[in-house]
Amino acid sequence: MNPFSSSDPQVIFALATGAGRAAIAIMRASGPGSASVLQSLCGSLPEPRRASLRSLRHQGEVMDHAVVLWLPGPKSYTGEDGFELHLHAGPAVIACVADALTDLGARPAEPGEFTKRAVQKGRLDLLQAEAIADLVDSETESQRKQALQQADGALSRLYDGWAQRLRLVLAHQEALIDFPDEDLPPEVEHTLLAEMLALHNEMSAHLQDNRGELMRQGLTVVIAGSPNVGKSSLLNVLSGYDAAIVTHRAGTTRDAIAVDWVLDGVRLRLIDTAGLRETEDEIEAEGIRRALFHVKQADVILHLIGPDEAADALSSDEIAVRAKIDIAPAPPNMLGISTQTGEGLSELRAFLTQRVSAMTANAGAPPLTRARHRAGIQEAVTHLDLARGATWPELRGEELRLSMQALGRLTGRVDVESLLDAIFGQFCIGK
Ligand SMILES: Nc1nc2c(c(=O)[nH]1)N(C=O)[C@@H](CNc1ccc(C(=O)N[C@@H](CCC(=O)O)C(=O)O)cc1)CN2
Ligand SMILES: Nc1nc2c(ncn2[C@@H]2O[C@H](COP(=O)(O)OP(=O)(O)OP(=O)(O)O)[C@@H](O)[C@H]2O)c(=O)[nH]1
Ligand SMILES: [Mg+2]
Repeated sequence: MNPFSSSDPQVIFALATGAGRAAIAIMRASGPGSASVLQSLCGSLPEPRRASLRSLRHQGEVMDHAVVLWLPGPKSYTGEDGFELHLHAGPAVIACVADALTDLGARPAEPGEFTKRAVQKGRLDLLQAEAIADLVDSETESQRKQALQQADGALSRLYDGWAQRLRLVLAHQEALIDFPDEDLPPEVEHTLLAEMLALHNEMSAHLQDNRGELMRQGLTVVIAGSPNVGKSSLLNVLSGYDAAIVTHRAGTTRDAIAVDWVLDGVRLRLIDTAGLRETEDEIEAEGIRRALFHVKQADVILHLIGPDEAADALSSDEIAVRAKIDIAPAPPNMLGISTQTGEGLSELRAFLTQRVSAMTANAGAPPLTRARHRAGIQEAVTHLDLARGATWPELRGEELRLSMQALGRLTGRVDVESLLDAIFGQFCIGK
C-alpha cells in the first residue's frame, strides 16, 4: 500500500527547461484536470505520447505554434495525466502561456512538486526522488553516475533487503513469543543472533563509508604550509587562473581563497590559506585562525614544505609536497614541485587523482549520499543493537520493528502493516 496520499488535485505547471537563451522552452503540466486544459488550448486532444504540432489558442488568440505532448496517466512521470508544450522560448510566449494556464484553473508548481506527486503516486520512492534532484544538479561524471545508480533503485534495494531480513528475524522471534513453552530447537535463538550480527556488520560498514556524501558534495582540498612557500602560486597553476595574489612577501594571503576544480570527474573545492606562523599582526592572525579552521575541515591537505624546512610527521589526510624544487631538489620518495618551471606538477596531479579516487571510488555496493540516510541507518542500527541485547522476547520484537521502520522511512515505504503492528502491538488481545 502506498503510505502517501494525494491531497491536491489541481493541475500544476512549470517551465521544465533552464533559464537563459535557448530556442525552445518546455512547459510541463500535471494533474487530473490536464485533459480539459490541453483540449482548451489545442482544440482537441492529440494522440497520447506522440509529438504533434498545434496552434495554442486562448480567448480566440493564437499564442504560439508548439510541439505538444499529451501524456495520460498512469504511464507518465508523475503517474497523473499531464502534458508538455514545447514553446518558442521568448519570455513573452512563456508569460502568455502561463497566464492562459492560470486562467484555465492551473497553478504554478512548487519546487520539486512534479517529483513529489510521482512519489505520492508510488512511481518513485524517496531515495529515487532524492537521486533525481542529484541528477539534475550533477556537474561531474562521478556525481552523474552515482545519482543515476540511486535513481535506478540500487540504494532502495539495499535498504529493502535489510528490512526484509529484519522482518524474517522478527517472524522467528514471534514464533518464540507465541510458543514460549514449546521446545523450539536452540538453534533458532542462535540463528537469530547470528543474522542480527550479520545485519549489524553490514549496516555499520555502510555507515563507515562516506564516499557517497563526498562525491555528492565534493571534496575539500586545502593548501597549507608556512608563509611564502608558494601556496597561492600552486592554487593559481592548478586552477588555471589568477585567483590568488602572489608576492615575494611572507604573509601575503589572509583570506582563504576557494576555487572549484574538477579532477578526473570528481568535484573538488581547492582552498588556498594564509601561511602558518606566529605573528603580532592582527589581520594576519585572523587569516591564520581561518587557515586552521579550513585545515580541520579538509578532506585532503596539500602540505607545502619550503626548500629549507623540515617535514614534520603528517596525518593520514596530509600529502607532503616539497615546494620550489628549482631551488633545491626534493628528497627521494617525496613529491616535489616547482610552480616556476612546472616540474612535478603532473606527478602531483596524478597522485592527487589517485588519492581522491581511492576516497570516492564506487566499490559496487551503493553508498549512502545524504545526512538523512546516515541518520536513518544509525537509528536502524541502534534499535537492532537494542534487539540483540534484549533478553525479554517482547522487547526484542519491538526493537526489531523500530529498526525496520527506520529503514522504511528512508525509502518512504514504511508499510501500513508494520505501522499498524507498532501501534496495535501494544494493545492487549481482546480489546
Ligand atoms: N521532455 C521530457 N524529457 C524528460 C523528462 C520529461 O518529463 N519530459 N523527464 C522527466 O523527468 C526525464 C525522463 N524521465 C521520465 C521517466 C518516466 C517517464 C514516463 O512517462 N514513464 C511512463 C511511460 C513510459 C513509456 O512511455 O514507455 C512509465 O514508466 O509508465 C517519462 C520521463 C528526462 N527527460
Ligand atoms: N623559485 C621559486 N619561487 C616560487 C615558486 N613558487 C612560488 N614562488 C615565489 O615565492 C613567493 C611566494 O609565493 P606565494 O605563492 O605568494 O607563496 P604563499 O605560500 O602563498 O605565501 P603566503 O600567502 O604569504 O603564505 C613569490 O615570490 C613566488 O613567485 C617556485 O616554485 N619556485
Ligand atoms: Mg599566499
